[in-house]
Amino acid sequence: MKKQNYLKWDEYFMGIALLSAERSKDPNTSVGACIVSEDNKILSLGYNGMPIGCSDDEYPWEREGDPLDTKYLYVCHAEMNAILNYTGTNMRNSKVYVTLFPCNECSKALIQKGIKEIIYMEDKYADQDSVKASKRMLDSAGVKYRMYQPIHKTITLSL
Ligand SMILES: Nc1nc(=O)n([C@H]2C[C@H](O)[C@@H](COP(=O)(O)O)O2)cc1CO
Ligand SMILES: [Zn+2]
Repeated sequence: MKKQNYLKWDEYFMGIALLSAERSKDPNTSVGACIVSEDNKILSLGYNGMPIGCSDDEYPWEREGDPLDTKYLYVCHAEMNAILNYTGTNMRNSKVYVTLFPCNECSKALIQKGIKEIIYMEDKYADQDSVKASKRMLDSAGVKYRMYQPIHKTITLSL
């Protein structure tokens, strides 16, 4: 009989999004994204980080203060990086597994790329306008979104 405790598709792709988030240098919120085709092939990965050439050590990671001295004007979101990291030509009808609900700017890009479903782990900024605007656009565009159902499985990786 086959092994029973294998990873289901949702667990596999969310697990990869979580592992990708481990690359983030953001001290407050690490985000990972995994874009998957209709037939369950991984198309691209991303995590939140500073643009290429903008040193993680020189740019700010602050959340408050003069906007120019906070991370927000500089950091690339995980979803945007996953889209930009894609080297193929067609992500229509794909899905994205993301550890945090996409903001309005990332949702615009996801919609324009033809992504049809968002599976998210956390929605901690649901009360912010960026997330409300995001959901409005996703609803209009017919993009489905659903929260990942955690199964509280722990995987230990020895690296
Ligand atoms: N969906 C998202 N994807 C992301 O990659 N981010 C990034 C931007 C920041 O680096 C961090 C949020 O920082 P904080 O406000 O929780 O300290 O997560 C944020 C969101 C929220 O919409
Ligand atoms: Zn975003």
